Amino acid sequence: MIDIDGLSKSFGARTLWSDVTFSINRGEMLALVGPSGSGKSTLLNCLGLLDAPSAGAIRHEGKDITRFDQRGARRFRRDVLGYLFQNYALIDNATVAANLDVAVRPRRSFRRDSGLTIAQALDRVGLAGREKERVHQLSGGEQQRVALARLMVKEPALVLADEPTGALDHANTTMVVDILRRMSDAGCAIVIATHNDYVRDRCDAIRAMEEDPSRSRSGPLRNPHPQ
Ligand SMILES: Nc1ncnc2c1ncn2[C@@H]1O[C@H](COP(=O)(O)OP(=O)(O)OP(=O)(O)O)[C@@H](O)[C@H]1O
Repeated sequence: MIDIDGLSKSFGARTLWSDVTFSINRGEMLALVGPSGSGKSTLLNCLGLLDAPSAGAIRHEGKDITRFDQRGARRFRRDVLGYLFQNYALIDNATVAANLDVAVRPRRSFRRDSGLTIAQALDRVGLAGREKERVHQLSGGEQQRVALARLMVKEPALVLADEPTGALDHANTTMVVDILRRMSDAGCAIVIATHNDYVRDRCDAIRAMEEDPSRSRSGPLRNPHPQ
């Protein structure tokens, strides 16, 4: 699905990470772990073409996505990617339904059958019938579930999740991970930057980012006990 090859990121004289090499496969949930400041978000941003690496390549279907022009990058975000963030990234003033309406189904969805409707997606996240409510009136856990429902409607082939459970209690964390797990079992590739041990342990593979690049591991560790 995605091959990261010899990727480095520097800010001036400071090297954040270097020679990062690993792959993310379809149907795999990969945890990016490491201390605060080790560059997990920066790596996710490079995968999402929101930031550029200093060296190396990120290949998708054989093409180095870091070399895409603006149009190619826009198409990649539209057709392949889905995002999930700690702050939900919803339109606060709009209704639940309006937030899901903006999820245009990409051409390269991980499923072949027709995707879920908005009502079906809301039902799957335990928010059936809540279409008309405004997002700012929902709790944090409910807002993250709206963001998940949006992903379920879009069905992207690759989901980049940056601390998606950072602001949630355990019950909501479990729900978010259960849903991501189901998307991954259906063929979606998922990368989750997380400090949460429970989330990490539900992933198939773990990639440890370390502040000193000379100690950085060159491939993901397999998770011996995915739950
Ligand atoms: N544009 C930039 N210019 C300079 N330094 C930057 C820039 N973007 C990020 N950094 C630095 O890179 C480091 C890594 O940040 P990043 O947010 O990727 O870490 P993280 O592992 O995700 O941290 P956390 O777990 O706290 O979210 C930080 O020290 C940050 O200040």
